[in-house]
Amino acid sequence: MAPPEVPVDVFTNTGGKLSTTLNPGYSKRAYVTFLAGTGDYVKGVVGLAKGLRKVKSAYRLVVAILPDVPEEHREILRSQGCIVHEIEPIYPPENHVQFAMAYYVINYSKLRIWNFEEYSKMVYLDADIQVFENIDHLFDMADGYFYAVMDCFCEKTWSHSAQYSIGYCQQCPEKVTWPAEMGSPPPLYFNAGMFVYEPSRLTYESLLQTLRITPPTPFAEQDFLNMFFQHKYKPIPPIYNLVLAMLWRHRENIELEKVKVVHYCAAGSKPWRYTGKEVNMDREDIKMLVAKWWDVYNDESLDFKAEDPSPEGETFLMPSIMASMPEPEVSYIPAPSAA
Ligand SMILES: O=c1ccn([C@@H]2O[C@H](COP(=O)(O)OP(=O)(O)O[C@H]3O[C@H](CO)[C@H](O)[C@H](O)[C@H]3O)[C@@H](O)[C@H]2O)c(=O)[nH]1
Ligand SMILES: O[C@H]1[C@H](O)[C@@H](O)[C@H](O)[C@@H](O)[C@H]1O
Ligand SMILES: [Mn+2]
Repeated sequence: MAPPEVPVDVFTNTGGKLSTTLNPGYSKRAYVTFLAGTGDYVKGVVGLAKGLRKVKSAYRLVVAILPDVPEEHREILRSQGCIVHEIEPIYPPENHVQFAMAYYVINYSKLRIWNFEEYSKMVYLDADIQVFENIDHLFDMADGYFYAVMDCFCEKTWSHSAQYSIGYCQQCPEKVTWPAEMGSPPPLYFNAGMFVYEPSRLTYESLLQTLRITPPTPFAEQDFLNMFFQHKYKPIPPIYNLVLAMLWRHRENIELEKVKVVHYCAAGSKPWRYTGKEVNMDREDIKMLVAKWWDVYNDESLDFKAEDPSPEGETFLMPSIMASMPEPEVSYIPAPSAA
């Protein structure tokens, strides 16, 4: 007997709900974060998983973990309803590592998430991010672009850059204008702690190939992704990734009550390490945001329960056809602990 006829549009990835329902394997969505080391970033991931649950996100949280994450931490993540997905580390070519800030080198491994082809679209979130309002609508944005929030160049972490040395920031480009003798102003630059992207084997291979011939720079994969996606990048409003320094550098660009996603990236702001002693950390807005993170983290009603309604995809978990493929070789040196 001939197989039943399948409507052609079922196989068209519209990125929309309809095709997800009809054919989850062809249009699956999920959030994804990254975890390395034996340290306390696992708390960030737990907080994030609970935060996504609190805002009733329809999608799962995948955690791309490096091999050095202890089993105990993996178990905590699974018990919080996360999908734990081990990845191999990626390092820039040997002899070049010293040009990236040591702390950030490990982040090149994030590039592996382009290989998560069982998902058609993903929203990446750093473990030091919290989601305070539902952002599922980000998955509905048009395919074919890389969406992220524009960064700020005003903090000391930027002191290596030409932007910082002349006091230029893309958040207020008219305050200190880019001098003509320095050529055209740098292209828009995003913070890579949050972005919307489409996993793709082709893109993944191109990323890894390009990385082989790209000398590392201070912000590691963030600089690299900015370069790679320069022409695909579409800025989205800062409410989708509030880089905390914006609060004291560009307060006029931020409507705090509208902020949906907070990125605790400023020095001293990681909620699980917060002491309030570092510069700017005694601000009332910072204290409020840190307290809000703890409210979510400590809320036992947000712990995952097996009987919870399944977020999309849970019952349709399709193994990636790529899962058995070997990873292309890019790791040249052994992984140090990231913690
Ligand atoms: O010991 C560690 C260190 C980092 N991470 C993971 O790596 C992410 C990035 O580290 P941070 O959040 O501490 O760094 P920043 O927010 O200051 O870094 C920013 O710049 C980096 C440049 O490499 C990355 O692009 C990062 O996503 C971006 O938010 C963490 O959120 C977490 O997901 C760990 O799991 N363990
Ligand atoms: O681009 C940088 C980088 O992501 C830093 O790690 C973060 O702390 C800064 O706020 C940001 O401007
Ligand atoms: Mn971060």
